[in-house]
Amino acid sequence: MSEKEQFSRVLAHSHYAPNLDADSDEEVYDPKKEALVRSMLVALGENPTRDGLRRTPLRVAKAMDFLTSGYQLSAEDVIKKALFDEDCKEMVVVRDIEFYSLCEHHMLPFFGHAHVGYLPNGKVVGLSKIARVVDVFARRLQVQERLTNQVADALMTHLGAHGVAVVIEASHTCMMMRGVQKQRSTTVSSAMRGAFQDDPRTRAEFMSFIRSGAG
Ligand SMILES: Nc1nc2c(ncn2[C@@H]2O[C@H](COP(=O)(O)OP(=O)(O)OP(=O)(O)O)[C@@H](O)[C@H]2O)c(=O)[nH]1
Ligand SMILES: [Zn+2]
Repeated sequence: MSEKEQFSRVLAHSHYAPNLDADSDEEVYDPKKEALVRSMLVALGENPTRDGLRRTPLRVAKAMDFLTSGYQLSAEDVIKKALFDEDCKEMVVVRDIEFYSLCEHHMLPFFGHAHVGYLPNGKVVGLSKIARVVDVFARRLQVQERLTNQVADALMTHLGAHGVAVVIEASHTCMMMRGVQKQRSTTVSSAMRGAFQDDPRTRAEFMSFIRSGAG
């Protein structure tokens, strides 16, 4: 394989792929998406050939690919990479996992924190994988409630846990920058599975951890 082919392969997995066609001086990343962005700029009354906007279609295409990269990933693959046998039965909570997502109604960002707890059943998962699972589902077009449920269901299914709890607190820029224009409202959603759904004390313990910390 030539050096150029090898380099292309590496860059195919990156979001910063330059055009390797030596005959063209204009970098092209994804012609279809770039054409759509260019049309949008024209429809907005802008001039896509002016200096500041010349590379904007390419930048937007790359940004949108990154912000929706969760479609290419599977929570199962993420979790299975770091599942360890461990005789631990006590609650594990990862709090304040920051995330950025896009609301599917306006394609505007919503962002905030996810708090995730689970009750192990002979297996624990690598802690970073819990945050990665949040990103797998956040980097898609979403509604907050579905994001919350998807994280809970994926962990419940692939961890074989006694229970999973997910609470997400988020600000929606579609409610802040436009529309109703409420800057300070936040939305809280939750998904309780297994023992967290069945046992009010388990749920209360989780809620106390995410409210005040364990220490
Ligand atoms: N349940 C839920 N609603 C959301 C989420 N993100 C955005 N929305 C809402 O989706 C709704 C879409 O309502 P529409 O009336 O079709 O759209 P709109 O005219 O832009 O609504 P306004 O935002 O009220 O101006 C709005 O009420 C948004 O606040 C989310 O994650 N969950
Ligand atoms: Zn919205």
